[in-house]
Parts: sequence; C-alpha cells; structure tokens
Amino acid sequence: MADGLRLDGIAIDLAGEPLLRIDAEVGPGEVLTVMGRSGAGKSTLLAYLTGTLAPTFEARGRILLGGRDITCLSPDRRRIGILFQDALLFPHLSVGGNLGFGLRGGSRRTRRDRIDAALAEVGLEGFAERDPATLSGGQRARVALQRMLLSDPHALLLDEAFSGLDTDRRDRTRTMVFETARRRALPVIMVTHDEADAKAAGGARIQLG
Ligand SMILES: Nc1ncnc2c1ncn2[C@@H]1O[C@H](COP(=O)(O)OP(=O)(O)OP(=O)(O)O)[C@@H](O)[C@H]1O
Repeated sequence: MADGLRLDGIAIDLAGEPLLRIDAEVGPGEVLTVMGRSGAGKSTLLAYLTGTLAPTFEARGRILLGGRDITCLSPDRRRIGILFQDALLFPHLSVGGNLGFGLRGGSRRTRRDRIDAALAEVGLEGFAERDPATLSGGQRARVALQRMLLSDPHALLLDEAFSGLDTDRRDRTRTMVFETARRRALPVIMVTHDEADAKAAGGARIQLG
C-alpha cells in the first residue's frame, strides 16, 4: 500500500463542543498508537475512518488512503478493516462461514481453498466446520483477523483489539497482527489503554483529550 494513510485536518464536534482534532500520517506497515482517557473520542475517530460515525457528531477533514481521498466513500468501499475487543464472530455461521463472509467472487472451490489457507496461516487447520462458540479467545482473535484480511483491506484499525486476551495470548496475537501488517504494507491505527501494546507497536503515538 504505497503512501499509507493520511488524516488531514480531522475535527469532530459533539453538541457544538470540540471533541477531537487530529492530523497524522501512517506509513505502509507502520503503527500509529492512539491513547487517551475514557471519552476522549478514540472510538469516535475510528468510526469516522470506517464511515460509520453516528449523525449526532459533526465531523470534517479528509481521509487519504494510498493517495486516494476516501472521505466520502461508503464504509464497504473504503477498504479499511477493523478489529474490536472480543473478536466478534457471527454465531450462526461456522468458522469457515465467518471467513467466507468477506470473500467476493471465485468458484466454490477457490473460496474453500482460500479459507483453508487462511486457517493454516494462523495454525487453525481443520477448523472450518467448527462452531465459533467452541473457540478460545486467542483462536477467535485469529479467525477475526483472517476474516478481515480476506476482505483485502488497505488499512487496519485496532480498537482495544487485544484487551480480552491473557498476557501470553495477547503478546502472540499482537506480534502476529503487526507482522501481517508489515508483510502486507498495511498502515495501522491502534487504539489502546495498554502501555505494552504501545511499546510493541514501536511507532508514533498520539494522545487524545
Ligand atoms: N452515538 C453517540 N451519540 C452521542 N454521543 C456519543 C455517541 N457515542 C459516543 N458518544 C460520546 O462521545 C464521546 C467520545 O466517545 P468514545 O467512545 O469515542 O470515547 P473513547 O475515547 O473511545 O472512550 P473509551 O476509552 O471509554 O472507549 C463520549 O463523551 C461519549 O459519551
């Protein structure tokens, strides 16, 4: 992803009061860490970037991804992937069904091969038929990551994505996400309260609020 992600003069107000102001640039494969007190607007910023901001907010400023202005695109056309705390999977679909959700086109066979390869990449061979309710937190996190990557995003947002995991799983999942981002040259914006997350990211930091 050449050029990375640029936040150009983003300003979000709530009930006529300024909530947040941000200008930032995140290069391909780099991680920008966003920290700040509860209510500072961290999740609001991510909602603006994914195009899902509630109409109660007034927002302005441009989002440039790979040199393209995506500010006015609908959420599904922005090519921005997001991972939340608790790695939510669709409970009515199998693990394979969850992974196939973002896949468009291709024969049944090709889709199946891509799902199997995505599972193998994160050490979950043979998990396609499993019910998501039977997975551990770390396994769910890996399925959620692969589901997002199969939709071929050009940038990655993390909203406390590692918070639900114990220390050991948290370290491993985090390393896997950052390595994937580097390999695919995806710019990453990570919202976290955790100092260890910020240290592991190694990139620039912004404090909101
Ligand atoms: N849909 C909404 N309508 C109106 N106000 C909202 C809405 N969502 C959030 N807010 C308010 O916007 C402000 C920013 O909320 P946001 O969730 O972005 O904070 P945050 O920094 O992510 O907090 P936390 O660390 O607790 O997750 C808060 O004052 C919150 O109450």
